[in-house]
Amino acid sequence: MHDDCFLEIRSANVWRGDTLALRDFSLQLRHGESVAILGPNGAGKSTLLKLLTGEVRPEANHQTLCRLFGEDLWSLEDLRHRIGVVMPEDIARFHPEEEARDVVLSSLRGAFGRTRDMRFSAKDRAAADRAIERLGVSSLAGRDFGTLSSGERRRFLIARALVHNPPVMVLDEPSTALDFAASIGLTSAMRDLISGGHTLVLVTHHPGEIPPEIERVILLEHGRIVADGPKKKVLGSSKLSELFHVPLKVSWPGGWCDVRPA
Ligand SMILES: Nc1ncnc2c1ncn2[C@@H]1O[C@H](COP(=O)(O)OP(=O)(O)OP(=O)(O)O)[C@@H](O)[C@H]1O
Repeated sequence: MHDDCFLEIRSANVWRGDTLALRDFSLQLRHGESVAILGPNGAGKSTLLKLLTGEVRPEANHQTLCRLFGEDLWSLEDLRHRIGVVMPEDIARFHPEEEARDVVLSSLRGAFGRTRDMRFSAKDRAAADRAIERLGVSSLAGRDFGTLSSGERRRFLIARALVHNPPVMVLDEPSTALDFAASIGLTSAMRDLISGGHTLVLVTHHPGEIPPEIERVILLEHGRIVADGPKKKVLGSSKLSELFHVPLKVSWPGGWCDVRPA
């Protein structure tokens, strides 16, 4: 076992319905080493994240190992405090009339929304308000969730994941539906998280939004890792052109990845 890993997978097959979404899959993710994961639609990125959050399990097999935070078995409650997750489908899990602040507060009870019997201490409220403030949406906290724009809702979901102050944050395509200003805000929030000591696992279709602080990039295709290493090596023009079947040219202005048609 590797003490510095929060995820250790060896020889895992993961099925989603009839699809073998991850094949003979092995990966280690270490504390303090943020990563970006890219790959075409259907490559298995979200499945990998669901493995990381305990939502899916690999096929039982004597060669297979799947450990989170050094444990083969874990409780979802325990994982919630260790991994903050923002998945695109979470937006639909809240009632449109849920107060935006309660979207964040209910995370402290592991719930998608507040029920009448949920009580929160001043400490809970302060934690929620801090997370909301970090995402710059304090002035919207009293609004109904359903009246917010998609970008604003996304920020509340990120605040929700942050409220436990977990060491690891998992973001699945976080910039979807964000306008230019909101995605700049998101990038700076990601950079703050990394510099504040969080480990980020970022799934994205946009190499341009990988913060310079992320060094390691993993490419997936058909449920397998096809490249894993330093970003400038992995995100090379020929490798990306091959993966996405279009001629692409990659450059690195100021440490950011810029991808254009070749
Ligand atoms: N609930 C499900 N039932 C059946 N098949 C599924 C299910 N979820 C995912 N799959 C299949 O598993 C494969 C991997 O899906 P996954 O969502 O992990 O891909 P992805 O890389 O995240 O894709 P995208 O970039 O489109 O979000 C795909 O072929 C998908 O159709």
